[in-house]
Amino acid sequence: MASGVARVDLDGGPIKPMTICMIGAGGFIGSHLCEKLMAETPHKVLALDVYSDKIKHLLEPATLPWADRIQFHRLNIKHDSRLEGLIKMSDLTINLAAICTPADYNTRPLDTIYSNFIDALPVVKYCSENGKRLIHFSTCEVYGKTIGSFLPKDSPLRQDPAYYMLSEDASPCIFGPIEKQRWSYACAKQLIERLIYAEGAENGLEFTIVRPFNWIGPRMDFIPGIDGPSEGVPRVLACFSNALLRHQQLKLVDGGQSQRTFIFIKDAIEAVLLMIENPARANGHIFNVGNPNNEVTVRQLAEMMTQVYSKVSDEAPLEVPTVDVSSKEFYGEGYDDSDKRIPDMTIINRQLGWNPKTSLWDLLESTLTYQHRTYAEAIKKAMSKPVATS
Ligand SMILES: NC(=O)c1ccc[n+]([C@@H]2O[C@H](COP(=O)([O-])OP(=O)(O)OC[C@H]3O[C@@H](n4cnc5c(N)ncnc54)[C@H](O)[C@@H]3O)[C@@H](O)[C@H]2O)c1
Ligand SMILES: O=c1ccn([C@@H]2O[C@H](COP(=O)(O)OP(=O)(O)O[C@H]3OC[C@](O)(CO)[C@H]3O)[C@@H](O)[C@H]2O)c(=O)[nH]1
Repeated sequence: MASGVARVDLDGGPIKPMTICMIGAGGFIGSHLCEKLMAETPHKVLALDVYSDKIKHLLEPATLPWADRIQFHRLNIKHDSRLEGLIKMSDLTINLAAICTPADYNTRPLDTIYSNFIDALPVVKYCSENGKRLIHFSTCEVYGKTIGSFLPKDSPLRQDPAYYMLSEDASPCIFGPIEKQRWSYACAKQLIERLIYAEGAENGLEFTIVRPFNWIGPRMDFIPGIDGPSEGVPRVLACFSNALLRHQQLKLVDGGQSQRTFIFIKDAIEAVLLMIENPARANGHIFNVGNPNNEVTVRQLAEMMTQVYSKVSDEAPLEVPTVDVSSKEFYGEGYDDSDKRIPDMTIINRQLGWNPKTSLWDLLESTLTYQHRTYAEAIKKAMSKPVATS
């Protein structure tokens, strides 16, 4: 921990050191949360995941100042009898484990549904049966499409926030038809939210549900062919980073007209820490965590990333930096999309007094500086290798 000053919660009460069982700790969000907990708090983390690459810098060497506060357990929660014991040893469980890349939702719908619903069931059950607090990671995708998307294109009502703002306690969840398997993920996440809520209502489970709105930053996903499969399709930040690093055109799915609000991972992690350390204010709540000020279309995101990457790499952008592709070509049959995602921040603001800080330009500058530093050389090497011919 950085300072010896006593830590207090939002109501001035002392924060007692706790043990946290973090499932999915080796992923993008988990790695940033572990970093924050090690650097700024006295809490212990039991870090569970099948991978540890993204938290290796926190686990080794054994001389790190927090070495006795983080323990890695390599396990798959689908089939590992150690899970209940680890939850029992902890004061709080945070479940981040999931398949959460859209390219999987329509191509691996069974794995997606199992991962986001069936595999999360024992976690909820063990927390409920053992009287342990749970922070469960859901998604903004549970909102699906906006009400406004069903209005005629030229309807003035589309400008009315009531038709697009996404509120935890008021907005409906609007998914496409079953044959649009894109919604397998959102639907599984919705059902596990409902189950957790019901455990709270009927059995007194202390829970908090987090709905992240496109958190982005360093260590998100993988760069295909470098630290992930060559044919893999990560989320948009890594897709666009990969194209920029390789001097290729950024692919805009269905014209890049969908809108997203992007938030810097470090801002979002501040919100999660407030939830962890303020149970009286966070328990029983569902929180949107996003940055409503950072809204862009995917096309605008591509243009901004092209500009920022040129600045941080000192390389001129391509004359035509983007190319349009159909969703069927890019994701395959069964893809569908959320049209617009603006989080209502009323509840998180009222309960935790939290607000995001970082502008889209600043977060892209910091993230693309990291991408360039981490991958540019490896990509150059990979691209200079002769391609095998048969
Ligand atoms: N990043 C975002 O913007 C975002 C947005 C919405 C929702 N979420 C949710 O937040 C959570 C974390 O997302 P992320 O972006 O860090 O994803 P991630 O893929 O980087 O992390 C998930 C981690 O869970 C692990 N995992 C998956 N199945 C497991 C299993 N059976 N046993 C053990 N470990 C397992 C993976 O190995 C991975 O390290 C997910 O539940 C996701 O649905 C994230
Ligand atoms: O090369 C690309 C890749 C993607 N797009 C389009 O960008 C939009 C955003 O895509 P992405 O970040 O991959 O995913 P989504 O925002 O659609 O979904 C995520 O939101 C939260 C989460 O639950 C977990 O992160 C996940 O489901 C989208 O419109 C793509 O079509 C592109 O044009 N080019």
